[in-house]
Amino acid sequence: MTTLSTTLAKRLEDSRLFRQYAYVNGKWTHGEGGREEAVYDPATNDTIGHIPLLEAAQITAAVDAADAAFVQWRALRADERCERLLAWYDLIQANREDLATIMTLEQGKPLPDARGEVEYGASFVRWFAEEGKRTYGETIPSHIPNASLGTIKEPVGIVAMITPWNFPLAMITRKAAAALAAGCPVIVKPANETPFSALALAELAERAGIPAGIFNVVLGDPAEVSKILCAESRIRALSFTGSTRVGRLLIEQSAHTVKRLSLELGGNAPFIVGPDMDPKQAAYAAIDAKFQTAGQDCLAANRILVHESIHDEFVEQFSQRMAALTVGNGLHGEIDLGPLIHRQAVEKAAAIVDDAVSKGATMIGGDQSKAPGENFFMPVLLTGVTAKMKVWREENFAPVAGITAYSTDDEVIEMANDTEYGLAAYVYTHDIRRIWKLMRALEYGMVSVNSVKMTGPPVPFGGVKQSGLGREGGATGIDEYLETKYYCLGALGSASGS
Ligand SMILES: NC(=O)c1ccc[n+]([C@@H]2O[C@H](COP(=O)([O-])OP(=O)(O)OC[C@H]3O[C@@H](n4cnc5c(N)ncnc54)[C@H](O)[C@@H]3O)[C@@H](O)[C@H]2O)c1
Ligand SMILES: N[C@@H](CC=O)C(=O)O
Repeated sequence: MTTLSTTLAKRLEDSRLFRQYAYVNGKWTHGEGGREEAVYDPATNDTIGHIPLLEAAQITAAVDAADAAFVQWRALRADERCERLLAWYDLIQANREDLATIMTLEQGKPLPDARGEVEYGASFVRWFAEEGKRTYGETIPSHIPNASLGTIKEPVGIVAMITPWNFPLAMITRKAAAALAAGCPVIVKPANETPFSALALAELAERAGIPAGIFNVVLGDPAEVSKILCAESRIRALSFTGSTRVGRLLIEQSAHTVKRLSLELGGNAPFIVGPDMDPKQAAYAAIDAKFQTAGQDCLAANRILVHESIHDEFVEQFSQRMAALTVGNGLHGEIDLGPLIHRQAVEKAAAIVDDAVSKGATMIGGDQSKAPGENFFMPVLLTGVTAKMKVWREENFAPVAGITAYSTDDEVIEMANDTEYGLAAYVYTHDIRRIWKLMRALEYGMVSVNSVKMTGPPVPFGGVKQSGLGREGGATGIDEYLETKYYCLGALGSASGS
């Protein structure tokens, strides 16, 4: 294995965006115990660089720094915080190309998708910079004589953020921009697979004038760091994006300090196609909804449920289109699918396909002898999937799509809801009665009708059931980081009481 650090730094217009340290209290920090971990390019398995694994005392030092910095950050006027966030937004946009290169190298997604994620991530910073100016309280008609009642919104306090590797930049900004705008300091623990995007964001936050101690990036053994963050009573809120398995652990670990929790967890999206749809149009949409980020997307359309009258034609169109997808290194040329994050993800995908085939599914595509490297997985369509198969029950997080036919709306609603997850569902039909019926009956936090794209800063993103708690983005996304303080101003003499 070769070390790419020097090559990567040379590839960037601004090599200072590539940092191999943690960022605590405005300083680039080594691990005091000398422990470190390599970070790999999933397309080649080359080492991109190394990160320090911080010791427990260093994590606590990050909390001390955030605690000290909180006083001044919360005291700024909202428009002053807005100015800094807009400066951060401008810097992210100005450095889009470098940020995308770093992301493709550590995550593997095709460069155009990485550029798209940088824009997407930046859009949350601009949105929340403005929303911070609108954290209104309310006036309450008083039931107490001579009193005035109302509420004000205050920052919740220090927020810990634990984020995944599939969207290494946007999953940070969607949380951090909201918390910063609300007046909270943040401590981010990114996934160890993709730390460099987070560290580049820290460099840009510093340049934007976000003070020391307000935006920290800690690195370490994930279980070790998370335990410390959860046990710390000065950390008042924990915002996590990742698997339902780890989300459950964090709920347990945060119980002792009774933290405010925002959890964006796994998904297992159904993609429902009505009998009135053009099979080709619907199949192409399903391809987009399934294979972005090589299927490693919480919104990936895993279970495609097609009306029996158009099922065969849909499968034909889907298969042809899938066969034309290009798989390769995201840095090179026009690529549709990059690698999976590591070898274990490839093994998990293969096991899910084997399980389905052994239980009667038919496999289309998926000739793994054509995979351009050991972390790549050629896309697979499984037809005739049933609820007994892993491809139905588990979030596969790979380019593996399962299809089955249904005959009635009631049947497809039952199929779609037959999962512990409830993040997003897609519905393709032009029949307004069917749209309404499905939209109301689907047990999902988000339902997208005739559109693959559903996310962005103005919308409340989040799931029901075991897909999570709370919403990110939108007008309510900032509430995750605000407390409502009720006040009663009594004995006001002549106050009317109303
Ligand atoms: N709902 C959403 O908005 C959304 C968005 C992106 C990803 N996701 C979900 O994220 C998952 C994929 O990401 P992932 O593999 O990085 O998830 P993951 O749960 O394995 O890891 C997420 C984060 O938790 C940390 N972590 C891992 N093990 C831990 C432990 N034992 N204790 C504490 N922290 C630990 C990781 O280092 C990482 O920072 C999928 O389930 C996907 O659906 C959800
Ligand atoms: N695609 C999602 C991230 C899920 O993995 C988003 O847009 O937020």
